[in-house]
Amino acid sequence: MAAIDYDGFMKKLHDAKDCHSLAKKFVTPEAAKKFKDKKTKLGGTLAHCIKPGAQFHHLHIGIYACDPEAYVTFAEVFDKVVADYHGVPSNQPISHPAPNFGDLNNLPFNDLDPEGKYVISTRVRVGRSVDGIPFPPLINLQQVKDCEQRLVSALKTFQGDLSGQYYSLEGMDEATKNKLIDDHFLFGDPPNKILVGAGVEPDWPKGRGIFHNNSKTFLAWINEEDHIRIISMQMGGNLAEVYKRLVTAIQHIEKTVKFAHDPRLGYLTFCPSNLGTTCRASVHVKIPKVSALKNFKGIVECLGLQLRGTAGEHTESVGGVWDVSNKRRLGYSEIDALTEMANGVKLLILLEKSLE
Ligand SMILES: Nc1ncnc2c1ncn2[C@@H]1O[C@H](COP(=O)(O)OP(=O)(O)OP(=O)(O)O)[C@@H](O)[C@H]1O
Repeated sequence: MAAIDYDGFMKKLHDAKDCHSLAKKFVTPEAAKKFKDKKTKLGGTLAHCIKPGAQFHHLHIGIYACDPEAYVTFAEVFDKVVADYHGVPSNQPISHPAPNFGDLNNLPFNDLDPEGKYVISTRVRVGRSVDGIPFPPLINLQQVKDCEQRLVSALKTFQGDLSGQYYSLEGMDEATKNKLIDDHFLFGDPPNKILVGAGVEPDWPKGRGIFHNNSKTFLAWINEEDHIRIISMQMGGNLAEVYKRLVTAIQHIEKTVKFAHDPRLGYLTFCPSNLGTTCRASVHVKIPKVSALKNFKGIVECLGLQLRGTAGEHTESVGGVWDVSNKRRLGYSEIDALTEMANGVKLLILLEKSLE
């Protein structure tokens, strides 16, 4: 592992006048001094965690776990970041329930748009980290490849509808790659700024890739931001079908791969925003009338939902189509997060109808 300039990265963060990140707020000069000699078992320091945030000042969080253990070793800092981001009241401890995917034969939601008029597509994803393997700031090429091999072996054991093939990003032709990205199936290449800041560039795209079934309704991203993103998606609004497929896939993979999990924080991920269920359930929904309302963003927030543009985070909405998803991931079970999202999306559609 390359040595890190601990004081240099801390100085960059502390000197950044244009930076308002949670890293800047909570990795104070005192905290930097206190943790200077502290390391995780895999050799991670607090400087590894703030590396992306020290370089890209616009980031809201700006601090990422260098490995799963960082959440414990640097708990004094991470707990403040997690509580702030996930809205845990200061008089309450951070807590997360045991995984609960609900009764798949009796889900409290079904098709969010039976008329097929509003919801273009539905997607649910979770992130998982292979226990004992570090995250982007620390992971080396051998670990990237080991991770890929273990995950792809598990993915190749799927039968029936979920069975598919793994496509390595290395050597994928540009046309195939761009089509997969444009069709919303594949992560961005080159890697995003956070990953670049964390230092993944020299090895990228080695050990990265995508697994998908024939119909591209079940996908897995390997070694992008998280070791694995497990994704279920399809056209239309049948959230129940998408969710059942996802849960079946997670439970199958978990039979052979142990994922990093913490009783207080749930599933452990590179970015603190994904802790807990790690679940983002979204629809691409066409709501031009509601989204033209002055208080649209307030309505969405009140429903516990999050908005993104049509091509993902940090993009714009096109033609009144929005990516609407659950906002909460920590402190709620999977089934509760999905139910909140389903109810919120149904209300937005009702509102759109009332304005037509
Ligand atoms: N409901 C949906 N239907 C079709 N495509 C979707 C849907 N939701 C998200 N996508 C697509 O998935 C891709 C990834 O989106 P995005 O990066 O915003 O979210 P994510 O995978 O949840 O990860 P992260 O939150 O880490 O950014 C994008 O191409 C986006 O348009």
